[in-house]
Amino acid sequence: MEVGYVWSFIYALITAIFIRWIIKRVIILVKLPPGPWGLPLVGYLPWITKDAYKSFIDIAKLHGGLFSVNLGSETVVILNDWKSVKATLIDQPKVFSGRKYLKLTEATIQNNDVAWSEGNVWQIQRKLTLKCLTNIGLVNKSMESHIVDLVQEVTEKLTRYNNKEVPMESMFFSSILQTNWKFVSVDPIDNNKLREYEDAIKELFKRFHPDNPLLIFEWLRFIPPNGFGYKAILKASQVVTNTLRETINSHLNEWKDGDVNDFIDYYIAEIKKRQVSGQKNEKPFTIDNLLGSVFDMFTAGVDTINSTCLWAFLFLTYNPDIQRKAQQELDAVVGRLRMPNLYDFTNLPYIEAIIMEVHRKASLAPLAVPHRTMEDAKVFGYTIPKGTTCYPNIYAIHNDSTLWDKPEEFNPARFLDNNNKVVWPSYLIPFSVGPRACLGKHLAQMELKIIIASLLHKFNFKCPIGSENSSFAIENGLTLHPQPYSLLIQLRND
Ligand code: HEM
Repeated sequence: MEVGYVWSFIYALITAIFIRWIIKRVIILVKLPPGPWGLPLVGYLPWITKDAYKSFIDIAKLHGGLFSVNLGSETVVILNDWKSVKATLIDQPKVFSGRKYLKLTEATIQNNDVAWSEGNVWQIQRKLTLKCLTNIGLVNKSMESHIVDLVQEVTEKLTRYNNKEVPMESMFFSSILQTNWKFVSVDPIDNNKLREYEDAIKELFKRFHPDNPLLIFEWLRFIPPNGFGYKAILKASQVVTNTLRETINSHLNEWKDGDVNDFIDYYIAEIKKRQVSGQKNEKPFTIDNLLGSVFDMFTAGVDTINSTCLWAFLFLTYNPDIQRKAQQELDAVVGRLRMPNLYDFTNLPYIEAIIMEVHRKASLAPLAVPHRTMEDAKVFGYTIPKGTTCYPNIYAIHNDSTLWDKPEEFNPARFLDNNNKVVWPSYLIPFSVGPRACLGKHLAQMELKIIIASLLHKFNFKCPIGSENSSFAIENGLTLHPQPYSLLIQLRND
């Protein structure tokens, strides 16, 4: 008899919890921005293509620029137009400054970096990382001269192919990686390690694309034999973190007060300052957070610039008139006797506009990095509950025909006014917007300006005979790459 009562009680309890859950879901669904229904457990996933950012554009046609959609069992909100991005990431910066929690990032870098941390720790670490980055521009060799070395190296590689086809895929990555290494550590990195490192970073970016089922159904990591790529992610991140930890340890072992030469030294100096003043070394003033910040520079900071360069030379090759006009501007402003530098950019509006158009057309990080609401948010009369994942659809905004004239065309002139001055519209957002916007934006722009201007100054880029009408296939990863391609390269006559 007593056992019967216990069972009745358990049933009643489970039913009550279930009903409460359903009521809560219905209330949330009624208050959330509208969206398609989908199916239990998988949500709307069966209708979402590999290019999720394109599927979201189709959903927006029916449900508007701000909509909710179930990805698996999670309800996420898509900010599919500029109005929605502005009303959230810009107008309510603190509320939308959270990050989606992923077991995957917890397992790789323990969310000790800038990109995946949240709240107070994130805010302080972001400021500290930016401060260290700014300071290293002032000590050791300046950032610009490191980038000039990078250009020199790429130029040598390209020159070997003069009047031949060059596989562009392998031209930039290792040189950019080495340049970022020089900012981070003055200790040289051995070539074998560099190659191992390059493979590991590429692996991480390939696996971290938003359509990877592992990012939606995180329990897949337990499925044999390799947890849907989970083991490969762990292995690759270990390769990166092991080398970084060794380098940080050698900086710690050789630490001398006042002898600050690179990013790692700067961060350690900040940690030591707190020790001297008797403060506890709480996050982010720890070696693990230093490791996290440096990890971001080699993951977020290398693949992005590599891909942007690949897109730039592809677009310029298939738009020869634009390439020629850019070279004419360079010849008039810089001349043929020296290479372009950052100071020239006050007089290189067309080249600057080309880089902006590359950012727009490539929309490298189409869904940015997923945000999370830190508290309940009101947007256009809807309620987005605390803890909701939100994706800004940068690709949709960059291809919105209500914002851009013929968005499908590659046309740098759209960024020049009647006085030939560059105008950056607020809705050109390759680095996203708000307090979470890309931390490396200035470094990225500096690298891209020098690389693109210098190589255009030095070479002609032509499409190989017979491939004039090729389409630009995209490879999905955390960022969008063009599929490997070759170009015909020619040294320009001086
Ligand atoms: C063309 C180059 C680049 C593009 C297009 C780009 C784009 C982006 C985007 C869209 C985000 C997500 C912002 C958001 O959550 O709303 C981001 C975040 C981030 N980027 Fe970049 N990025 C580039 C280069 C770099 C470089 C060179 C570095 C490092 C030196 C870097 C470091 C970061 C970091 C640390 C974050 C996370 C910021 C945070 O969560 O507070 N990025 N980037």
